[in-house]
This record gives sequence, C-alpha cells and structure tokens, in this order.
Amino acid sequence: MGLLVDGEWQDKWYDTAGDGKFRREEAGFRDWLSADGGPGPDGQAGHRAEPGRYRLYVSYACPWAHRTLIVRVLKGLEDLVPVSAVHWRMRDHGWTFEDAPGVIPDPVMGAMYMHQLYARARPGMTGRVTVPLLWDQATDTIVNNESSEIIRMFNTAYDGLGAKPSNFYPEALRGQIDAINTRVYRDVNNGVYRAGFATTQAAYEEAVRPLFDTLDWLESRLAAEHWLVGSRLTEADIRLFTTLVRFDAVYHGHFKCNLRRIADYPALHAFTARMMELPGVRDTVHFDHIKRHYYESHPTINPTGIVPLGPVEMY
Ligand SMILES: N[C@@H](CCC(=O)N[C@@H](CS)C(=O)NCC(=O)O)C(=O)O
Repeated sequence: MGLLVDGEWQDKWYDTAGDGKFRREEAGFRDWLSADGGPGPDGQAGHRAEPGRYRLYVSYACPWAHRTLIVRVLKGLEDLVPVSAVHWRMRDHGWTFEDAPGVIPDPVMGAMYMHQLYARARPGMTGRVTVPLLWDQATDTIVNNESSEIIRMFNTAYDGLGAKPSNFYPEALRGQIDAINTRVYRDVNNGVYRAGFATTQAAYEEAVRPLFDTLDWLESRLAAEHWLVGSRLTEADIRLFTTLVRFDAVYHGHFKCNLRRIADYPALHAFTARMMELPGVRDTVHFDHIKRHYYESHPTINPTGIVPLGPVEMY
C-alpha cells in the first residue's frame, strides 16, 4: 500500500492520525469519454469512443472497479473495451501485474506495477494509485479513474457502436437515483471502509451504526420492490450490489461489520442473488480475488494474512 510522491513510489499506509477516521482521496483524472469526443456534463475534456481505443484496468477484488465491469458486460462492451486485471494482493508496491490466476497483463507498457501507468500519464504526480482506471491508447494517458463517472460514460458512449440499448441512468429517474447513491455511498460503499480502516473505537462505531441503519432501510425498500428505483435495474442497484456481494465474505469479518450478515436480511440477500443472475454478472464476481485481496493486503488489520475458509454458502 502506498502512493506516488513527485512521481516516486512511497510505501505508506492510510493516514488516520488525529481522529482515527479513514478519508478517501478524490480521484485525480476526470476527463470524459463520449460518443463524439465532446466535453463531459460539467465541461470536462472529451475523448471520442472508438472500438478498442480504451483499456479498462481493474482489480477483481475492488468494489469500485466491479461497478465498471458490470456495466461493461450489461452494455455488451467486452469487445469494444478490453480489460487488464491486477493481482489480488496489494502490498509494498501497490497493485501489481505479477503472474497469477486471473491476472491480465498490461499491454501498453508491459508494466509490472500500476503506479508505472500513473507516472506515465502524469510525470511527477503526487497521489494514490487506484483502480479502476480507463486508459486512452491513442493519446497515451488516463481518461478517468473515478468509477461513478466511468459507468456513466459506458452507459451511453458506445450506443452508436453496437452497445446494448439499456440505460442505467434514465433522465426521469436521475433525482431518485442520485439520492439513493448519496446515502448508499456514504453509509454502505464507503461505510464498510470507514469501519474497517478506522483506528479508534469512536471512528469505527461512527461508521458501523449508520451502515446497519442504512442496510435496515434498504431491506424495507427491497422487501417491497425488486429494484431500488423505478421498478427497473439502474446504476443505484449496481452500486449497492458490489458491496453486498462482498459483505459476508469480507466486510463482516475483516472490517468488523458484524451486527448482521446479508444472509440475515431476506430481501437484501434475494436482491444480491437476483443481481448475480443477470446475464454475464456472475462471471464478473471472483470470490478468490475478493477474499485473498482483503485478508492478504492489510497487515495492520490481519497480520497473519490467513484467509478464512468460510462462509460456506455464497451466491
Ligand atoms: N473513487 C475511486 C476509488 C477507487 C479506490 O479507492 N480503489 C481502491 C481499490 S478497492 C484502490 O485502488 N486503492 C488503492 C489505494 O488507496 O492506494 C473510484 O470509485 O473509482
């Protein structure tokens, strides 16, 4: 675990000094991919969608990267946007392309470490080296490394190039989707990390209580409806799913989010199973990478690196 400082890699754990709270850094690359190469919704610099031009870099362990893999498969972009996948273990050198089952090497520069791609895109940069990221092979740089934006780009950018017509962020539902996303991001997606990486009892409890309040609230919504918004699959469901599917396997134990399991919530459990059955989604879920990543990458939380055998029942 580490970051780039003035273009040089430094091995450094998250800084929670002071109040013991984990704070996620803002993503640093925010250009936009669009059908015509025009600017993004807030005027971001545009890159034109073309078959094979962009490469998506993911970790199968990572819930943020997982969002992008799901939208990629649901939109039928597998041949249009190829993928590289890092090794599950993230230690002294951060994400690596060390050879192992499931790893898909980097063809752009034959990188061994993900930080080499960041330093190539922005020489001298200071910041964390995260997945997912979208690489533009034509301009040899990173387009974007913020998953919530990459899924919005994938949702429409390839519609004229053979993508499936589904729309996961329809105009009429945006207000409701945004409202759900805000709460789910704060209390659930990022909430599990705020619990797991907290270094004081108070910071941990401050994350765990709203996490379970929000899971209770989601349980009641999903007991009444199959999907979170508008009786149809939207990005709000995809964003919730990637945390729920990891919950009982890692967040419950490793991150101490153990007031309840997802298996104890009938509607959340059924929702997760339903998401798994969507065409192509099961193939995006790699429990081996998920479990080994968390238990092997965080020595301050799990010094032995032992990966628990359970839970027996998965989806
Ligand atoms: N805002 C980013 C967050 C991505 C992120 O934090 N990814 C984690 C893996 S799950 C990572 O690469 N962490 C490396 C680090 O923090 O140094 C997104 O949603 O795309």
